[in-house]
Amino acid sequence: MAMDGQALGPRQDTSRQDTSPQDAPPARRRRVSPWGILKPVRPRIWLAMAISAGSALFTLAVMVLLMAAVGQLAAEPGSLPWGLFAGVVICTIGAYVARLGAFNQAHYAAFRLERLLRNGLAARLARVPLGYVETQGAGALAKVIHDDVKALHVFVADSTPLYARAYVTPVVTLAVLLWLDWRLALVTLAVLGLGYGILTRAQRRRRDMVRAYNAAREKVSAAVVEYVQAMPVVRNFDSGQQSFGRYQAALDGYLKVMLDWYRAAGFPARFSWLVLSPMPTLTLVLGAGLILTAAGDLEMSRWLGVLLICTGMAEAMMPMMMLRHMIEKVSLSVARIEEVMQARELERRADLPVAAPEGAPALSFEGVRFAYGPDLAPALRDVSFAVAQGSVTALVGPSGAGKTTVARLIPRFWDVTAGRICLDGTDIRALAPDDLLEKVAFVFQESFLFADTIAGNIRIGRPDASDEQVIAAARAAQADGFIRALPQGYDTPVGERGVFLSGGQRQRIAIARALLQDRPLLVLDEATAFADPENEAELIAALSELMRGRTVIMVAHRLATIRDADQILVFERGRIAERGSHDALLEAGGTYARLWQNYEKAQSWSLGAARAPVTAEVAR
Ligand SMILES: Nc1ncnc2c1ncn2[C@@H]1O[C@H](COP(=O)(O)OP(=O)(O)OP(=O)(O)O)[C@@H](O)[C@H]1O
Repeated sequence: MAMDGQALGPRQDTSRQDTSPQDAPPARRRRVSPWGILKPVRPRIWLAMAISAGSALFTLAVMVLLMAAVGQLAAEPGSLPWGLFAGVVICTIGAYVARLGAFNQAHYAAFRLERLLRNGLAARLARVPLGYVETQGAGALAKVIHDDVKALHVFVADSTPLYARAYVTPVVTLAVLLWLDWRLALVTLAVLGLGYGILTRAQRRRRDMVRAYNAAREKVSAAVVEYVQAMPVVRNFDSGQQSFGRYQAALDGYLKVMLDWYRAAGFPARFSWLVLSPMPTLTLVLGAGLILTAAGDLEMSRWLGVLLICTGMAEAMMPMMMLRHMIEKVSLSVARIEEVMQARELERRADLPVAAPEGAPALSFEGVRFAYGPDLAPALRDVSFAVAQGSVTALVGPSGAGKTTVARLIPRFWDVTAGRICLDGTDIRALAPDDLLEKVAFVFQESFLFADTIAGNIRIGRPDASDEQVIAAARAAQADGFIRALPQGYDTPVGERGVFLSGGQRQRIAIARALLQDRPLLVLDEATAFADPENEAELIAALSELMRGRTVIMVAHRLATIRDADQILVFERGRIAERGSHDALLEAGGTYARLWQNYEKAQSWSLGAARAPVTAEVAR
């Protein structure tokens, strides 16, 4: 994971809040009503709804005016009802314009909401502990910012005008029907009731089904992503068998959920659609109207009026069903967005003293214990050490011993479970996050470069740096040579995440960036891990330049890079097993001496030397 101090973002309010790595995603997301999150754009949504309701009223008015016009024509065939016709035209235009207006307002609200949410999420991510971002995964967070916000956009833009129509149309239609003829209104209502009853029955297990459907769909997405992302590994190692098997199993699960759903709800749902379609209502109203007109109990024009609008109620049910489905869908997105919005921010602990004792070490770990989760074994236990100003401390030890954890606790990826970490004698939790980052520069295994120019990427460390300062930093980082050889020199774009540069080159840009930041404490975590042999010497020279005069904590696998460290801390299973200088530790003949021997052996390996025993082994 690559990091820059700036990514932690703006200054915080000061109030006590611990950060802990237990902010993992909940196993099952609660369903959240989307209305709360729409608050900032609610007035516009109300407006869109009101205009949409107006459009529904205009549409009904058209029907009523038509009915009146036909009635007048039947009563006085010689005179055309121009006024009513004009009313029909005006109301038709009104309905159209209102519909367009509602659509526009809903879209304005949707765009505004999208921007607000994306900004809000980005700002929140800039303030949460980096460990939260790491736990959630960059992909999942990007999906929230992109897909879930988009889902809300679609909901606001398309559904909110529908809402008004879905409620206003049936109520007003029923009122008009009752006014026209209560008996035919009851016939219409009976058909509607029947259709609704069947539909409700069909949707009885809907909630469980939707849940199963969403879970199955998420499994398929995860399997697809794994299958595609792991393609190089898949091709090399399992010719697709295992990962394709997982993908296939996810697809089978999805198919089963769909078939179960279809079997359980398919027929009643289709039958209810049939009942709610215009034909049954029209047939019954036609029949009943015929009987009533024949008995001289119903005016022709009223009958016509009922025929014109009776299907409107059933039609209005359709958007309601659609809306229910949309709300269910969008509520999952809202839950995910709210989860990120409510992620705890990295805060300053106001209850801890800021006053530093005289002569305190540059950095100290005091009885630090840390676990990644309440149920997980501690990754660090009782770790205490002090780092003097201007000295170099190296962290070594077997894989999983806790070295990276130590490096990441310093910028507060997580907060300690017990004990404390101090910078110049002050608990790091007492410092404002920005002040903490002012003091520490980090160079991690792989450095993140933005899709900017090389100069832009170096300047991220200090935006006001002059061109001369940028060049001086690049020169010290042994990067000036390769940068000048690029077609546009310092103005060369580095591509998305710096893809146009090699790992070692990216790392030297990151070192130039850290040089420009000029912070007193430097944390290096496997900073040479991705250097190719050609780059390694230059990278080490760049690091030496960066380390000059600074207090350094470095995690290193290549023991040669730490030989001259003032202090070497050897970690084993989360504890410091040994400490001392290179020579003293070698003499002690413990873990470090063993690691060093292994390291030297590894250095003297060559493929030629290795091939003989391997071949012999295989031949046996
Ligand atoms: N994000 C995490 N969530 C849960 N456990 C973790 C996490 N990161 C590390 N661990 C665990 O914490 C322990 C210490 O890991 P750490 O990465 O600090 O070791 P390390 O000495 O740096 O190893 P390596 O040399 O392989 O990088 C390990 O047991 C590891 O499995």
